[in-house]
Amino acid sequence: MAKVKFLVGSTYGNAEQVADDAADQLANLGHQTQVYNRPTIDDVIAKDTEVLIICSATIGEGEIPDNLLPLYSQLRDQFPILAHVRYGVIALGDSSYDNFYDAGRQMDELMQELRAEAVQDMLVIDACETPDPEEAVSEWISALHLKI
Ligand SMILES: Cc1cc2nc3c(=O)[nH]c(=O)nc-3n(C[C@H](O)[C@H](O)[C@H](O)COP(=O)(O)O)c2cc1C
Repeated sequence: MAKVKFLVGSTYGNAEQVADDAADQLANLGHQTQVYNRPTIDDVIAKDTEVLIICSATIGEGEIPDNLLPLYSQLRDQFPILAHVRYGVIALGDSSYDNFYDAGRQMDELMQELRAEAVQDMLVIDACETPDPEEAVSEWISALHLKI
């Protein structure tokens, strides 16, 4: 069983809801979960960090939401090597925008640069096609559970 930290990027609450539901699911499967709605670099570099799940919407023109942006900037500036950390990304977006799921993509790229290891492929939720993401998220979390 793993310790799983959810790092949320949300403006209108969708990504926050997805993270809360996913954390509940993993907790019911026996994992230790915590959801950070304003994550900081200290939450990430803490010694107890095993698995990080970044759950972020995209806002503006391909931007990271305000509550996650400080963490992104801190990680870019301080560049801690996270080779001992495993991670996953749940990216919420809308394919009618030019910069479809750019925030998820940027966070995924950054985690790779910091040498964290992806547990599995990013889950992309397109609000145009999947207005109710519960099923897709639940399947993704079930698969992740078997790998952590
Ligand atoms: C003003 C605004 C700008 C958005 N810009 C983008 C974008 O550039 N790319 C994208 O993929 N989705 C974009 N979206 C879609 C959101 O990512 C999507 O609605 C998401 O579910 C919102 O999640 P939240 O409730 O956690 O903020 C935008 C939505 C709004 C309202």
